[in-house]
Amino acid sequence: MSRLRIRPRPPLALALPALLAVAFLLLPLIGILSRTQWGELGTHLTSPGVVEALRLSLVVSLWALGLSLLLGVPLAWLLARVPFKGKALVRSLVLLPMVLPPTVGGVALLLGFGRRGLLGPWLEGTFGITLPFHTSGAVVAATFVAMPFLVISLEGALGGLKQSYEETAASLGAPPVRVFFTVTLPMVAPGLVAGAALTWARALGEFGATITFAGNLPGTTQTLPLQVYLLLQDKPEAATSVSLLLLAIAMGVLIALRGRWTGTPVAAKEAGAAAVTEEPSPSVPGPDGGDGGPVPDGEAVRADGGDWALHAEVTGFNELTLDAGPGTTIAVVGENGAGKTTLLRALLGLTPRAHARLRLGDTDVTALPPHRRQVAWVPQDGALFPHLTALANTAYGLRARGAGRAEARREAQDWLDRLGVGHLARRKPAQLSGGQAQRVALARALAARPRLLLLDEPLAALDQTTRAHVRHTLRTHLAGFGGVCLIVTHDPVEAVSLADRVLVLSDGRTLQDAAPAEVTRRPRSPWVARMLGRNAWPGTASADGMALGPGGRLVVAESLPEGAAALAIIAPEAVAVHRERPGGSPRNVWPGTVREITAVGSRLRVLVGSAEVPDLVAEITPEAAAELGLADGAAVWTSVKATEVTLVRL
Ligand SMILES: Nc1ncnc2c1ncn2[C@@H]1O[C@H](COP(=O)(O)OP(=O)(O)OP(=O)(O)O)[C@@H](O)[C@H]1O
Repeated sequence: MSRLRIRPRPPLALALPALLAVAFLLLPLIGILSRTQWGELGTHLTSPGVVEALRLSLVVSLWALGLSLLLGVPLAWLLARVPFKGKALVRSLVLLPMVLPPTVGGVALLLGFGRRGLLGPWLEGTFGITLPFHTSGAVVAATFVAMPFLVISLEGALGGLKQSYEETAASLGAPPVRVFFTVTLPMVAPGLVAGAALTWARALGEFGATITFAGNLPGTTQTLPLQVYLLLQDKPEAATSVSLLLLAIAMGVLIALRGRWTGTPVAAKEAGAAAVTEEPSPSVPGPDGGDGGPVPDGEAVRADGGDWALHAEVTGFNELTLDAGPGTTIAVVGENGAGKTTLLRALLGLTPRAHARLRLGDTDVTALPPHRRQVAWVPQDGALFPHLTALANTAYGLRARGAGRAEARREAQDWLDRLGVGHLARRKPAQLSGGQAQRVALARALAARPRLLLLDEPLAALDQTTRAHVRHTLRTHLAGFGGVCLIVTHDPVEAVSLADRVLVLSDGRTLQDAAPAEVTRRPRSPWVARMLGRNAWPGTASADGMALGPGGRLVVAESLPEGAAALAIIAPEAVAVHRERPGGSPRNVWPGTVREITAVGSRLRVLVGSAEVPDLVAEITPEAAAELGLADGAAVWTSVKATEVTLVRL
């Protein structure tokens, strides 16, 4: 294959002015370089006046940076996170010093903080502080013009940060300030560092506002840029040398940042994580049944050493009441927009769109903020904190609830071991496969000792093979969980194989809330029929298929380790109905009686009872039903090809 790269030629009408623009920007810089007296550079830069100005510039710019961080970080957070009236106005105010002529900024500062300004007399009378002609005045001027760089940069980084990280941290028990310092800040660190560097560079180069507001006193307010201005009149060669120094610093900052001013590299990290090849962990039983590692099947997991029943009355977008005993796993299903995520967020106390009166065990947690509810949440992407190792991620909830460092780490390691990912404890999330990350996310949620566990499509991101593995692990560990677990899913197999109950939502309301088998047999809507309208037979894997729980055999093309508990999933469309015993290929053939015929959309669902196997639902066209002369009580034969049966290991 040709690897020739075709480079389009830019049109001359655009290329020419663009080149002119580059030359326009470059020429003054070349001017500085060409006029610098390199032999005198050392002498110029070490003259007492320049050294003093440099010292002052560093003091002023670092103070300005400190003040900008102190005030600008919370301001950026407010702008990025809190909805309030007049936000656009505040943002314009922040940006104003960037577009305002600095001398005008200096005049404004004089009128605000000067001796005869609004606040000046009070500052002088109360604290004895006079800003003009004082180094603190130079700091104020530099902060005024430089802080916007920090605020804009950090607001951009915060805006790009998915809120699920912070929300997950809260669900693990961390109060807002802890979340800010342990999750938000480290994750926006690149944006913060970029903003801080630009702020510092801008403060270092500040001239107009400083000279107008703070004056030009050598040793007190005369910073390097002011020195350059003065030197230009007396010693132009020295001015060139100092300009070169400032130019080098500015270039250094820009090269160090290289386009990192806005946006967080977090997204890139996540892309890296997604690119990790999915591979079954050696610690999870493979399809051949080989148990490669330390997943302790059937081990009881008591998340909080107690049993927590759930009672929830949800109002708002969701209108429903939910009651569940300790240890119940409920699959929450429904069409897109049915309100599944909103329900979970309401239970967490994270959305104003729905309100949940929530009781867990004997405790009413309705009035508690998310971090005190002991409701752990695993969002769809797992939301593992990318800057922490798997171990530190898992220890996060324990630390947030006050456990000591060593104790939290020990317990976290224990949880990771239980979920079969103990050997990955030192890895960062970007170095985990999707399946491994999901298990770490689950370990982290369980380690936080929740009384209610919310899993939002926990297996959606996984490929089919890994999905089966993680489903198996999940089921094993949910079996010992003493609270209620809600799993949002779009996958019928997941709903049927993981849950004790299926909660079907439609427009935020409960359409059906019943055992999977019941929902499967009697779907209350075409959508539920499509979603869960499958036959699910429990049994034990045998050499050529499955021995069914209530008796009977099923021949299956795929095989599981002999003796494994499994669920056979048969799509109703795959069930053929005959009046006479069929010959030919299908090896699963049973006699039965039509119990019920219901219309689902344009098709008919035929429930066939049999003495040999559990009830079977077939889906056929009305034409076929008419041809067969089907009616309640009719004697029929059903058949299913071995290749049409999916075995799900339990
Ligand atoms: N912040 C919001 N503001 C306004 N409406 C919203 C907001 N979030 C969700 N909605 C709306 O609320 C309804 C329920 O949304 P929700 O995310 O709970 O659905 P879902 O069942 O989780 O859907 P999906 O399967 O697509 O994830 C949808 O109609 C959606 O458009």
